[in-house]
Amino acid sequence: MALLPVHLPAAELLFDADFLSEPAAEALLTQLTATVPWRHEPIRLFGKEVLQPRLTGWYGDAGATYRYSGLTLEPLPWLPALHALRRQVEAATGSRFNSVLLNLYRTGQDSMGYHADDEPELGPEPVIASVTLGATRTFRLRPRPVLQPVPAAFSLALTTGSLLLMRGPTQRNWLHALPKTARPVGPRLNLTFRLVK
Ligand SMILES: O=C(O)CCC(=O)C(=O)O
Ligand SMILES: [Fe+2]
Repeated sequence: MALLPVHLPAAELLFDADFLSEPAAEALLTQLTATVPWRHEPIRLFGKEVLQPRLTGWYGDAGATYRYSGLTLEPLPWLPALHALRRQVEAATGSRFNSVLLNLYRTGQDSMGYHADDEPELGPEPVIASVTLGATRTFRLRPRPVLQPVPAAFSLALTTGSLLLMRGPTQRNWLHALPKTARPVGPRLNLTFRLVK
């Protein structure tokens, strides 16, 4: 299959459910879970330090430093498997990336709150390519109040081996999140490729 447009107003969203085969996704999940030096970062939330409800890793070209929520992330040099995946994502999307953020959601209780990937170093129309390995989780998009009439919120099941591409005005007009789930789910590893300028 290929990347197909997902129709969402004032956004540019594309999805490929079969970017990686299930065995390829499973093998990569096993390998990365074991080899990435996972970090459990504190984050400032309403003036209080708490631990993020997930584990993270940051890889990229030297100098692709990234700041978010008061954290400064210096990238680790590309693992061969991540470098190969980056090239595959670049070929599928026609975009260039110099870094990748890895999020490991250990259980259904790990999550990510509503945010936009709109840090200044990503430029005015960030291109974000998101690869999912492991458990299926629901990805939610909520319109920013700038849109009139306000469109409905939108959900997408991100399955193993899938590729989601967000580009154009998506980050300007929408927020996205990965909510907790009460369903018993296994680990999910998500990789978001970015171009840090
Ligand atoms: O885990 C996901 O699918 C979302 C990750 C995300 O939004 C991010 O890393 O900025
Ligand atoms: Fe994000």
